[in-house]
Amino acid sequence: MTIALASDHAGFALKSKVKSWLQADGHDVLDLGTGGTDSVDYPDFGKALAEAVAGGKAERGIAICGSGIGITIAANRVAGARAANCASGLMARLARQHNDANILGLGERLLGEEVARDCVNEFLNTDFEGGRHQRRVDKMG
Ligand SMILES: O=C(CO)[C@H](O)[C@H](O)[C@H](O)COP(=O)(O)O
Repeated sequence: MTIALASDHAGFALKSKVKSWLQADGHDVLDLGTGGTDSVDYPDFGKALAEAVAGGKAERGIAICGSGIGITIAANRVAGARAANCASGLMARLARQHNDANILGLGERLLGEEVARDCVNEFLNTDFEGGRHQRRVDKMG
């Protein structure tokens, strides 16, 4: 699977870890930055990530900032993006099963590495259930 990654400075360290996990699992990674810990603005990176996913350059995206909140809000301003900020593997599983989330939001300053890894695994390995959930997702455009 091709997976796009983006973060601001507060998510850079976790983005680097996520990148290595994905590559070790055989995924293709499209890293949209940021490239270090110099201060940048999360809306720029959330928008770029969401445009890559909505535009078909990547099948899924993972967006990381300090809390996961700002970059997820920014991603959701792009048509076709369904970004879910998750703080547990169960949240990430439900975001796929019920919401067909195509972008996972993570907060580096709030999550331990094991929880982040669990979120990534559930996000990538859980299918959308469709059915009644498809009707609801369709209503979001
Ligand atoms: O979601 C966020 C803000 O809504 C993120 O946590 C940002 O990474 C955070 O605001 C960055 O804060 P900083 O003090 O500029 O490092």
